[in-house]
Amino acid sequence: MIRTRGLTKDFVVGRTRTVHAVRGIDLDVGAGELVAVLGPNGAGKTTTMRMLTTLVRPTAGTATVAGADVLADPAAVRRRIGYVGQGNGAGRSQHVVDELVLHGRVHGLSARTARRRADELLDALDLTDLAHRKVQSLSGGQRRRADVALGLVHGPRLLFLDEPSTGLDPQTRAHLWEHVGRLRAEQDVTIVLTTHYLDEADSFAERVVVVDHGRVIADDTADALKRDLAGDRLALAVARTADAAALAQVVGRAAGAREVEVEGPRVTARVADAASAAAQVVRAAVAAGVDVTEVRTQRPTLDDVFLALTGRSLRETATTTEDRADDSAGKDAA
Ligand SMILES: Nc1ncnc2c1ncn2[C@@H]1O[C@H](COP(=O)(O)OP(=O)(O)OP(=O)(O)O)[C@@H](O)[C@H]1O
Repeated sequence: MIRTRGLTKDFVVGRTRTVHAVRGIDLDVGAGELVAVLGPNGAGKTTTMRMLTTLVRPTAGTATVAGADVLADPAAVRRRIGYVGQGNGAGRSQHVVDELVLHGRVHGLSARTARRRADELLDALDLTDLAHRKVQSLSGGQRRRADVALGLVHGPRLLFLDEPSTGLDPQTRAHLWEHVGRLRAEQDVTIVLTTHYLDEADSFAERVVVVDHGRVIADDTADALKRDLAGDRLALAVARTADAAALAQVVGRAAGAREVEVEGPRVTARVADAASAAAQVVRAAVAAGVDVTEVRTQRPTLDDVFLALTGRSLRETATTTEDRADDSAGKDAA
């Protein structure tokens, strides 16, 4: 469905400043996949999506989307994809169903087909009861679902969603994801979306592509990323603080042990599999006469993955777009 090689975008700002928004992305997405592109503000997620949807012309590299080249045949790409951008969507004073039919007609569907397609999507996205409401009267979550319906009205096999759940409360986000998942199963749509929300990429996407500073720094299932890059966390405490160093030695022998740290009576570490390491460590500690009073295991999050990859926490990465532009300008000027 998507194949990019060395996809690059530089924005020239003013006379001398260049922002290297996307720095050579290679991406392959197969039919039927649900891929979340994750990264901090200014990482290049939206610019990548805008190149793939032909809204922005790449500076270098190649991209084939839904069987057409974004540079050689952008019109074919546009016909074959759906795109729901940040904060775009339906005309506010239109009724939901009318807006859907209108979009279908704009895409060349007959009146009858556009109406049938609108009804199908209203049903799939749980909007049938709202079909005759004005778009402006919908709640944020309902609006986002209407936006998704608009992106799908011409029957594309590939849908791009740029931050579909930003600004929605957790329950509404979960609801939207449920619908996206169902749509995918029922309508056989490949979905590529961007998100800031680590937890939702973790729970719902089958594949997570982590982007930072315009590059792909990881690309795998959330589970594989967590297992390979972050590891489980194991935390133990001993009855006598003097035993903590001995316990740390035992922990250090567990499979995949790293970042073994001692703080007072507490010992923490990353290990390959916390559950089996915990049992093994406790057995070895008992054999060594060390009294372990507390054992806790914790699965890593995608934030741990980002931290392992970059040394920064995605949650705390507050790089603004302006900062990024200034950074880049500084480098170019030098
Ligand atoms: N039209 C533009 N002109 C100049 N710089 C731009 C333009 N569009 C994006 N940029 C810059 O390119 C970089 C990447 O921006 P982009 O919007 O792709 O990031 P993002 O990962 O989608 O961020 P966010 O999560 O905040 O939406 C940023 O430094 C941004 O300031």
